[in-house]
Amino acid sequence: MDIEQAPIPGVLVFRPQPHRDDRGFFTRTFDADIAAAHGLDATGFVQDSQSRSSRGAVRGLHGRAGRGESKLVRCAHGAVLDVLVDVRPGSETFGTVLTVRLDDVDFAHVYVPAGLLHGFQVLSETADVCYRIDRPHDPSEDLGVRYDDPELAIDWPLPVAQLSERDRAAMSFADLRSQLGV
Ligand SMILES: Cc1cn([C@H]2C[C@H](O)[C@@H](COP(=O)(O)OP(=O)(O)O[C@H]3O[C@@H](C)C(=O)[C@@H](O)[C@H]3O)O2)c(=O)[nH]c1=O
Repeated sequence: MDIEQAPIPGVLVFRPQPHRDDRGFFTRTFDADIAAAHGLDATGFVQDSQSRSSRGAVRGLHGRAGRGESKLVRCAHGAVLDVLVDVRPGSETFGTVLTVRLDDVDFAHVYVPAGLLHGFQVLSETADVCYRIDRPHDPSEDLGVRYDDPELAIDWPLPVAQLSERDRAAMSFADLRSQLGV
């Protein structure tokens, strides 16, 4: 498994080597020793979740108030453009947007440290996105920023087909910045 440090400090991209044969493939989706070698505490992940969405759907941009949460994200079926935004006050890359393609061919997965916004758009007919988080979900700590915020200007590759009520009602990046005092 190759590991890349992404341009946002703390973000890691894991690139496994899937084994393919006549039956299909085998790929490792997590390795505690490799995670530990890169400073990640594998025992810290307490919930595994999976969502399915259709082509063009956007989920995000989601963050978490309080201590935040870190997550390990992968696309088990289909393909998505995964999007991260650094909103850690004081970070040298504050406001930086990072995109990573996650799909069921290369099986790259991305470690998203606490303090970032996360979202994705589905590029295939449907896509299953799986993620592990290091704190139990608590909806009272949900926070969201509009996927089409003009300041972030994220270049979503497809017309946005579906959006949850929560995501439609999300705040602007300017509002988040003023909440953070940045
Ligand atoms: C995220 C989550 C949702 N839910 C419930 C709440 C709601 O009824 C339903 C759907 O929730 P949402 O609309 O918030 O789901 P979704 O838009 O898929 O939210 C996810 O988006 C991606 C981008 C992330 O980064 C995740 O951390 C998470 O925020 O599932 C849980 O029970 N546990 C969870 O961990």
